[in-house]
Amino acid sequence: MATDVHRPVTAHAVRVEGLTRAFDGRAVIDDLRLDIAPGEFVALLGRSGCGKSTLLRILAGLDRDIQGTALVPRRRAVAFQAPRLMPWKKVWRNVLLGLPGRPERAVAERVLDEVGLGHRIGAWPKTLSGGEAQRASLARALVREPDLLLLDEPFGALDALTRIKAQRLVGEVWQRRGCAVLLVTHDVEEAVLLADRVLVMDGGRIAHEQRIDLDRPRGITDPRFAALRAGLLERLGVDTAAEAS
Ligand SMILES: Nc1ncnc2c1ncn2[C@@H]1O[C@H](COP(=O)(O)OP(=O)(O)OP(=O)(O)O)[C@@H](O)[C@H]1O
Repeated sequence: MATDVHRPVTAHAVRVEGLTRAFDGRAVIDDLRLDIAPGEFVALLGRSGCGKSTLLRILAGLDRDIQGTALVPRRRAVAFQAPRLMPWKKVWRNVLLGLPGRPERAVAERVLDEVGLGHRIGAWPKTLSGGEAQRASLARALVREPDLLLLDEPFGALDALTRIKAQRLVGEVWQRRGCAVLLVTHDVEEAVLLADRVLVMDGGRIAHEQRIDLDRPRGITDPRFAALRAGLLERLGVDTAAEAS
């Protein structure tokens, strides 16, 4: 029987059990189990098409055609690779979009300041740079004061420098807010840089998990960082021998 329960949990930020999602009779997610603790930062890796975004959409409540259980907090928010801003609304109105009541501009201002975008509060989305648009998208998620922040490759389209800044920002926001984060990424380095735990999805399940017990801030020059990165690359089936030679 299909169950679809989205209700607040306290001991876990996410509790998923026996989760299955099929498209046209093919199970993309297959009896998946996953727990995320409150305040935990989890990164999700896996080859293209393995079902990462599908899982994220289910946790966001955007896909309810599932079997099994997916328990998530009521306060959750999602940001995607594409910032998805409404072009006919100024930045601050985009941030407040969909919030209940009639929140004031000052509410948007606070959260835009938090992501370093306070100076663009009255701008039109089309005038923002890629990094700025991604910050606006993050602000729109944060204004919901989520207990669970779901990020689907939020830095994927950014250039290298902007990406590093955005990664740092997410790390800071997470430490300040104390919300749980599930970050879908293709970037192993990013996962080891930010997460408490890195999951590798394969065959519709969490096939491997790696705890990252490194102090923060983390540096790629730390030999333990390199070892963790190499181990995860191997799990993903990437041949690292070429890099070493
Ligand atoms: N609405 C849909 N209808 C049919 N098939 C779908 C649908 N959504 C996803 N799929 C299929 O499910 C599989 C998993 O897709 P998903 O987007 O979750 O993968 P992903 O791991 O996020 O991939 P990527 O890393 O490339 O973004 C793919 O084969 C995809 O074609």
